Amino acid sequence: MSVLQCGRFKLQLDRPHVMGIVNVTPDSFSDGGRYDSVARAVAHAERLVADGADILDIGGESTRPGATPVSVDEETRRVVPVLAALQSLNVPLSVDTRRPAVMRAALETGIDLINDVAALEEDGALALVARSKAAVCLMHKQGDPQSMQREPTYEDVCAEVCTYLAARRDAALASGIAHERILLDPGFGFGKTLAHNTALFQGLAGLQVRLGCALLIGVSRKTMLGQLTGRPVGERLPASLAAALLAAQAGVRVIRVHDVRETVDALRIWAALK
Ligand SMILES: Nc1nc2ncc(COP(=O)(O)OP(=O)(O)O)nc2c(=O)[nH]1
Repeated sequence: MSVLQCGRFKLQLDRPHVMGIVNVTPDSFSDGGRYDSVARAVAHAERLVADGADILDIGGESTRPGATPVSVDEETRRVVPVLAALQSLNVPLSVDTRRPAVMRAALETGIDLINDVAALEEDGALALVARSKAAVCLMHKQGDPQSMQREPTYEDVCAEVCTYLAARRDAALASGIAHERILLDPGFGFGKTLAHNTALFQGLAGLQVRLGCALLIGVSRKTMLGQLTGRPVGERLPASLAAALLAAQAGVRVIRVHDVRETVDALRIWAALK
């Protein structure tokens, strides 16, 4: 795949794109509470764009392990004003939600991508997105945030994640979502042990070939990086950059990060010297 038809935008996927995270939540695992007002979220988003973000991903519900679900009304209240305020930035806007009602409200503001950690499994989600022009990211998870890290178990994590993502890709295609609007994501940390995450990461290139769709990944500041380095969540920038470069090397075309400026610089070096 060389193009992502992303709402108002057509992204040429001939290079890795940086998706900047804007968590409008009080409890996100690494930046909860920092951007939990419209003004602070908008200011942060504007800075991420100035730092080189290709896409902005606005989320109103933490999906970290153990997170408490947020009501649809509260999640909508958090993200819609921010999305509306960001329309003028002229950069692809994504909403990170699994709720069709939140998707609908976000689409009405004119967003360009639905980032759904539940891969449009909720009733009505597929048809809703199919009627839009937005791109979609379909992510794999095993279980739900409240319990997914209790005992994640697979026979063959790469094969099972690939099979699931292929099925969700086919469901999206069957609902009328064109191939050029689909991103797939193995869901690092969503019902996976370190061994599962490692196997999935090492299998990224093969996953992309087997699925025939561009991949999006999110490992920024995540627990797997802490397990490998012993660093607390606030000290995982070097590990996050290393993982972003390895993902780029594997052909991943959208990398979801908190630290946009540093990731953009690292990818510039990678592009120039690889
Ligand atoms: N497609 C996709 N979306 C995601 N959304 C949230 C998180 C969790 O990270 P973050 O948003 O930083 O934390 P929280 O869920 O606590 O807000 N990870 C992913 C991911 O890996 N892939």
